[in-house]
Amino acid sequence: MSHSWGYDSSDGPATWAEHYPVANGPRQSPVNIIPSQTQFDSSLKPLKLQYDPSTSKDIMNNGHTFQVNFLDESDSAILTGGPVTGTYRLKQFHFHWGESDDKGSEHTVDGIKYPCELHLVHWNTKYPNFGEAVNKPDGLAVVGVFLKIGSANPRLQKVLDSFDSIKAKGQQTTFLNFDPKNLLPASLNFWTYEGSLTTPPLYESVTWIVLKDPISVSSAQMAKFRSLLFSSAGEQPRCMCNNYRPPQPIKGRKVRSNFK
Ligand SMILES: NS(=O)(=O)c1c(F)c(F)c(S(=O)(=O)CCO)c(N[C@H]2CCc3ccccc32)c1F
Ligand SMILES: [Zn+2]
Repeated sequence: MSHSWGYDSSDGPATWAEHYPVANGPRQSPVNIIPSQTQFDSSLKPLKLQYDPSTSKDIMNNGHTFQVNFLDESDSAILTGGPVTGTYRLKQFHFHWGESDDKGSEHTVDGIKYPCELHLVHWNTKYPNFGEAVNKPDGLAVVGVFLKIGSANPRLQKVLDSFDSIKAKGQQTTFLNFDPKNLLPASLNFWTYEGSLTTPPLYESVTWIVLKDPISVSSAQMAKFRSLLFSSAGEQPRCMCNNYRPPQPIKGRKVRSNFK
């Protein structure tokens, strides 16, 4: 039975090392990206994301964030190129956000926090399934996209419209024909480094691919994210927000970029 964890002072990131000692490991995520200290790597290939929208399945509140799950029995939503070799399949995407617009992202850039960060979680098809890949050093590739306060983003609307059906922990609803490519910025310029899951079990199995350019979200749309609950129906309602881990020590790792 895995130990319960959260984002409060009693069960949040500062306590995770008690049950997940890898929390103090050599390749933990997220990190603060300092562009002046990143290294342009001309050998990095362009990032290729090919998502068949018919593979989206459902959207659920898992008590930590909400996630959109994808069918991953075939190569219909895949990541290739960039820093990875081989083919990685999209498993799910989820977000992290703050209680106010001045914080919420997990990665930071020159110490700047964005109000929200999207993560698209992919697993390496050299392994038979996600469960086998999740704890291997080359098991996962997660694409991170920053959200910046600006004009309302119409491409988030279908996600936001589902929130009334997944308000509480454990609730889920069908979520068909959603193309996650619509949540990406025009440019796929990225930073990449070797890291970990940012939630328990914190496995050091993630090749992080953090896009440089943010997508927009309005303050009103961010308020809707905060209408979700960490708590189950019938429990004392607890606002789902501040579900982000702060940056972890870089411990000598190089962050590379595919752009100058
Ligand atoms: N920021 S992140 O990309 O490291 C990351 C999360 F932040 C996060 F919250 C989740 S989760 O599934 O919503 C809850 C904890 O597993 C996952 N989910 C992954 C990790 C474990 C697991 C097991 C089954 C399905 C998805 C996942 C995740 F990869
Ligand atoms: Zn995440």
